Amino acid sequence: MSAKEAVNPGGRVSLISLSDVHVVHKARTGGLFSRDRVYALTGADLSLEPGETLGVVGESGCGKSTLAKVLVGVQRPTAGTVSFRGRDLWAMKPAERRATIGSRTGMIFQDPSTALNRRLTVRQILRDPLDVHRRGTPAQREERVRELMALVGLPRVLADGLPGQLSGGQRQRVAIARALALEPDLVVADEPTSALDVSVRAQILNLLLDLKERLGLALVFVSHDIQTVRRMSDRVITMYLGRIVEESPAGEVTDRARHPYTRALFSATPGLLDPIDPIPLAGPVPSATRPPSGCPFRTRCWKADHACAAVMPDFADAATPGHRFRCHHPVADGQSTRELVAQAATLGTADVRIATDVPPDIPPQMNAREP
Ligand SMILES: Nc1ncnc2c1ncn2[C@@H]1O[C@H](COP(=O)(O)OP(=O)(O)OP(=O)(O)O)[C@@H](O)[C@H]1O
Repeated sequence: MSAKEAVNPGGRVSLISLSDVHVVHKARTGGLFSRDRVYALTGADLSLEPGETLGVVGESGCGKSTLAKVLVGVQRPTAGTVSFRGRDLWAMKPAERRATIGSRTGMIFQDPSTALNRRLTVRQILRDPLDVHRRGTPAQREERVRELMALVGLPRVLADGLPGQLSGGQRQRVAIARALALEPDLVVADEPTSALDVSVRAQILNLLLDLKERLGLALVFVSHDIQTVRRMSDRVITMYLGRIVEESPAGEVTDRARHPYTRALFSATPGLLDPIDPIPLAGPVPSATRPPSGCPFRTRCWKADHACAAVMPDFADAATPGHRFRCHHPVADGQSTRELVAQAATLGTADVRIATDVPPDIPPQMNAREP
């Protein structure tokens, strides 16, 4: 996608768009950097429209948090372009970038106990971004703190409390209020409920949905939990080993997904109305320091063959507009997950059917910027 394509098909400029974005880290072993590279994000193309909720699913280490950090401008890509309202974020002067991304985006992290400064009161935590960005007079900032507390349902008496004196749910409400302090266009929530008690998770999710509607926010919602993501989102992307492998309207991400990995993820979701066995994935789990050639999922995929080892497929369109996937052998439209469980159990691991001497087509050449 070129910078021009930061304009969406409706002719409006996307809120944020990524074009062939890569993030490569130096690998660390026991706290020390090694010569290896970690391919955390590879060739990400994505755009987000104002007011839209985008869900991001995938298992641990697939690059969800890296993508989230790229979207809020705290992670500089090793290569590729990030455009905010059509302007290349990393071509801006640092002060302009900070002003743009720092005030137009907010981020909510997984664990509010570590994300909030334990020595500051709720009032100080919420005032901090207003002070840094010099928003209004001191009296207006105090008023804004009161507004923010009301917005997220925190009683005023907690203003002088420290994070350690609050419950987990209250702490996450403070983190949400802080993310909203500067009236951002985009909020990225990275596993915002996974550190919370089950009893308060639904309250926080409902609060996020409510705030998104009331404030017209774009929301990026990152989670392992495909069912929750489906409920929260308009559109969902599935990531595997640093790659976006499927993008679909939220209603199609479960049993209408076309990528075998998305279906495997769905089959492993606990609490389905009609429980199924998970699709068995018996092959080796590849490492982000040595991604396999071709499709990164091919070592565990029951459908993979030599074509999958040779080349990463381009995106293909599914029947529903906005649904696309990268797979040489997609799941047939309408095929049930139950059928796939049986198919995978019969075919076994793809690894034994693929020659292992195919040369890798990644790592990509990351000459643009060293990590
Ligand atoms: N600063 C870093 N230095 C080195 N490697 C990193 C760094 N940050 C992330 N990684 C690696 O990049 C890959 C992607 O990490 P990321 O945190 O984005 O995954 P994730 O999908 O969010 O995982 P989780 O669900 O466990 O949070 C992983 O292999 C991770 O170990």
